[in-house]
This record gives sequence, C-alpha cells and structure tokens, in this order.
Amino acid sequence: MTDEFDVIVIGGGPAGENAAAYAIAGSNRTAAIVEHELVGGECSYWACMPSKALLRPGQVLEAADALPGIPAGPLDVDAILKRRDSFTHNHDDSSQVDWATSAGITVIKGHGVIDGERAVTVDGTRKLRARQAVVLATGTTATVPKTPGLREALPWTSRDATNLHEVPSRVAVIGGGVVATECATWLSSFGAHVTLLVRGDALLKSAEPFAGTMVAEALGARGVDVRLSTAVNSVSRPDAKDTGEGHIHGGPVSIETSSGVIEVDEVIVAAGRGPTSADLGLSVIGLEDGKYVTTDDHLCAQGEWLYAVGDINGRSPLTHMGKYQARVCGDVIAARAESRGLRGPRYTASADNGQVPQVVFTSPEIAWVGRTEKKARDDGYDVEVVEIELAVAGSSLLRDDYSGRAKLVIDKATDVILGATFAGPEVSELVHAATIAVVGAVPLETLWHAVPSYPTVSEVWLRLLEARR
Ligand SMILES: Cc1cc2nc3c(=O)[nH]c(=O)nc-3n(C[C@H](O)[C@H](O)[C@H](O)COP(=O)(O)OP(=O)(O)OC[C@H]3O[C@@H](n4cnc5c(N)ncnc54)[C@H](O)[C@@H]3O)c2cc1C
Ligand SMILES: NC(=O)c1ccc[n+]([C@@H]2O[C@H](COP(=O)([O-])OP(=O)(O)OC[C@H]3O[C@@H](n4cnc5c(N)ncnc54)[C@H](O)[C@@H]3O)[C@@H](O)[C@H]2O)c1
Repeated sequence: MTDEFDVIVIGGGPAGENAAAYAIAGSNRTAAIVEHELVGGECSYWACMPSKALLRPGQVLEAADALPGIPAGPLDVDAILKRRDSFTHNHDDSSQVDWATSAGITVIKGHGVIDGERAVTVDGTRKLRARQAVVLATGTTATVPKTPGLREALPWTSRDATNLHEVPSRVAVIGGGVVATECATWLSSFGAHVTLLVRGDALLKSAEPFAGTMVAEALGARGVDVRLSTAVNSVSRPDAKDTGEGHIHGGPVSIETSSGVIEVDEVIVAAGRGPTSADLGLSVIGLEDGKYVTTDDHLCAQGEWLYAVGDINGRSPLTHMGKYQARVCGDVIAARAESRGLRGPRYTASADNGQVPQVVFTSPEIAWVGRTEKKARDDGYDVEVVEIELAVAGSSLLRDDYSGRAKLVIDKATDVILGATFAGPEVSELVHAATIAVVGAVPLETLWHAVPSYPTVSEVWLRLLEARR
C-alpha cells in the first residue's frame, strides 16, 4: 500500500519543519516529514542550541569580571551542563513532534530515500507518494579528514563537544572555522587546556581578516595555544574506546603536527561538514549521490516537484538561512498548488546572494552581514570602506575592558552598504540593523536620520557615518 501526501519532506531539522508547515498552511493539503533521528535536527540537539547554552555563562562571567562590584566566581560546569540538557530536552523530541502534528504535519520516523519522481520509501519498505512535491532537508554531517590514525582514534566531532558530559583536561581542536573557535571558547571557559590546530594562516577565513585576528588574540590571552599554519600529519591513540557521545573516547592521544608532537586527552575534529546525501536515492533521479543538491532561487532542484532547503543545498549553511529558504520554498509550493504563479519577491531566496548574516559566538563575538571587502571587490564592486574602533559611550558603560572594531563596505556607485562587520563583546544584536540596511539598500544619506539611542553600543553607527563624511 502507498500512503499519499501533497508534500513529503525528508529531514525534520529546522529547514524541513518550516518547509512542511509553510507548504500547507491555511489549506487542507497534507504534508509528511520523514525523520530518521530526532525532529528538530542537528540545530536543536547537537549544534546551535547546546553550543550557545555552553557559551553564554562564560560570556556573562567575563562581563562580570570586567565590572567592579560584581563578585565573579568560577563557572559551575555541572549546572551549565544541566541547563544545556534542558535546551536539548535530553534528546527527547516529543515536543517537536507535537508541534508538527498540531501544524497538520504527519511525522514518519525512519530513513527516507527517493525512489522515483514524487516517490519516497521509508526504511526500505513503506512506500509514500507525493501528489505535488518532495522537499529534501537532510542537512550536513561532520567530515573527519583521512589523516593517518585520526578515524581510528575515535575523535570527538561537534556532536560530542556540544553534548559533552566530562571536560577533557587537555584537548586539541582541529580546524579554524566557526565550530573550532566556538568550541575552543567554551572548553577553555570550563578550564580545559586547549590547543587549536589550524591548517590555514588565520581563523574565521570567511569573515573580515581583523575578526580572525581578534579572536586568535583573545583565545591566546585566555590560555588557548593557537597554532596557525599547522598541519596534522598523524594521530595515535592505542587505547581508543567508544564510550559514548560526549565521553572521553579512551586513553591519551598523541598528535604529530608540523609544529611538533602534542599529547592530549581528547581530540575534536571541526574540519567542516559534508552533505547528508550518500544514501538518499539521488542517483535514481539522475542526481549524484553524496553531493549537495543545487537549486534555483525558488529552491527547486528538479521539475516543479523536487526542492531542497537548508544545509543540503549548500547555499548558506546556517539555521536562520535554512528556515528562510524553507519559508520561500513552502510559499512557492503553496502558490503552485493554488495556481497563483510566483509573482513578487516572496518567492525568491534573494538574501542567499550576498545578504547573509552570521554571528560567531566567540569572545569577542563576530557578527557580519553581506560581503566582506574582498568578496565585494571579487564580485566586481567599486567599494569604499570605513573601519573604526568600536568605542562609544554605550560600549564603555557595558564593561570596563570594552574594545572592538566595526567596518562598513560601501558600494560607491549606489552609496549603499554591501557588507558590515562588528567584532566585540555582545555585538550579535548589532547585526540586524546592518542586515536591514543591506537588504533594504538604504542609502547612507538616509542612515543619517536613523539616530542611535544614547548611550548604547549602536552609537557605532553614528561614528561610522562620521568617519565616512
Ligand atoms: C556545532 C554547531 C553549531 C552551530 N551553531 C549555529 C548557530 O549558532 N547558528 C546558526 O545559524 N547555525 C549554526 N550551525 C549550523 C546549523 O546547525 C545548520 O545550518 C542547521 O542545523 C541546518 O538545518 P537543516 O534543517 O538544513 O539540517 P539539520 O539540522 O542537519 O537537519 C537535518 C535532519 O534530516 C535528518 N535526515 C538526514 N537524512 C535523512 C534521511 N535520509 N531520512 C530521514 N531523515 C534524515 C537528520 O536526522 C536531521 O534531523 C551550527 C552547526 C554546528 C555543527
Ligand atoms: N554561530 C554560528 O552561526 C555557527 C556555529 C557553528 C557552525 N556553524 C556553521 O556550521 C558549518 C560548519 O562549521 P565548521 O567550523 O565545521 O566548518 P568551516 O568550514 O567554517 O571550518 C572548517 C575549518 O576546518 C579546516 N579544515 C578543513 N579540512 C581540514 C583538514 N583536512 N585538516 C585540517 N583542517 C581542515 C578549514 O581550514 C577551516 O578552518 C559552517 O557553515 C558554519 O557557518 C555556524
């Protein structure tokens, strides 16, 4: 027997959930989500939520340390891990399943595979058919390089690091991107001695260069051994044991690097992610197994029946961007179901093209939107840049040691902002104003009339405009 739905979504992470909900909202159409692990996906249980729960206490402690009159003690790691578990619901997804059900979505637990146009098989036996659309939302998985001995050492991935149950005393983190720098930040705040093994010559290479420099300096100041331009040649762990997620996976690990041999109690691989599509039936419909599923700006991957949202399409691997794409995709599916046509900007995921915001929750935080100066120039823009210290009345009140940096990348032809970067304590909330300016293409002349409140960190906007006048 084949069950029929209007829309079938494979993968119940943040992108899949939103695509399903938007595709059927306010209609009597039906949707199913096929999920082989937990509804809520990587973000809820192993990525954004637990990592930010682990980072916040360290940020608060640093702020308290930088203000007189606030007694600041060491972190209570057990209490922090308990709070982290409350955010991940101890890996119980029943509230997310209830939400999906209340939105009219049928949750089918099992592994979904495409086996023809509009056809999905779950766990090799249950046949589903989509009357209208199949949406792929299977996300990405941590990649572990083929460095000799590394896989055999059973290293931690981000799943272990975000769900840690014990803090390794000495830990090496391989990578210099977002996961590596955030991990190094929370582990060092918990008292671990962290060595960051970075293949490239800088951290956070997709941000403005000053961001990576500031994070490297700050990590160094808190005792992290940041080794740039360092290759990991081989790894050896004679006593590797699968002790479970977030537990130390056996005895000491010896790592031979281009800057010498180090011994640690655990090694974390934070060397990027790859598409979860090796076992998704892509080759059955003429796509390549194990690759990203490319789409047009309506998130359509094939005909008008196959869509891909979130990390799996390789556009902008961030939860907020996956959810944005899912809203666009769901609206496209709904409009096509109702023969409404795709008129208007709502049906095009334009923000993926040069207007993506991102926050790295390190200390200092790094927040940016749009193009860096290099990216803007590479894309052919004639740009002017403004770069200033982030020292305004509001920031000096926030904490005594406040220091930071801000940069605007301005398109000379149109006088609008192509990109903005902020680096400093608690700058994450500054970036949305910049996002509105970038997406709205607000001319700088108009921004003079967007007056920041006194005394707030947002006064940096005034300083940036003054620096450019
Ligand atoms: C440590 C870490 C921290 C992060 N922090 C942030 C952050 O602070 N902010 C941010 O914006 N982004 C963050 N990200 C990125 C964010 O987690 C991803 O962009 C987001 O989870 C992508 O959502 P998704 O729905 O596309 O995929 P996922 O969340 O990966 O969900 C995919 C779902 O599909 C399921 N699935 C896969 N294949 C199948 C199949 N064949 N059948 C059935 N089910 C299947 C999986 O079980 C999973 O539930 C972080 C990532 C990491 C690793
Ligand atoms: N706060 C956030 O928004 C947040 C937090 C964490 C992750 N994420 C997202 O999750 C995704 C994955 O993050 P990530 O840090 O794993 O990937 P990344 O691509 O940001 O960084 C990967 C790092 O690993 C290094 N690397 C790659 N292969 C290597 C190898 N063989 N040996 C040594 N080093 C190697 C790269 O040079 C780079 O420094 C990113 O898209 C990121 O934006 C977002």
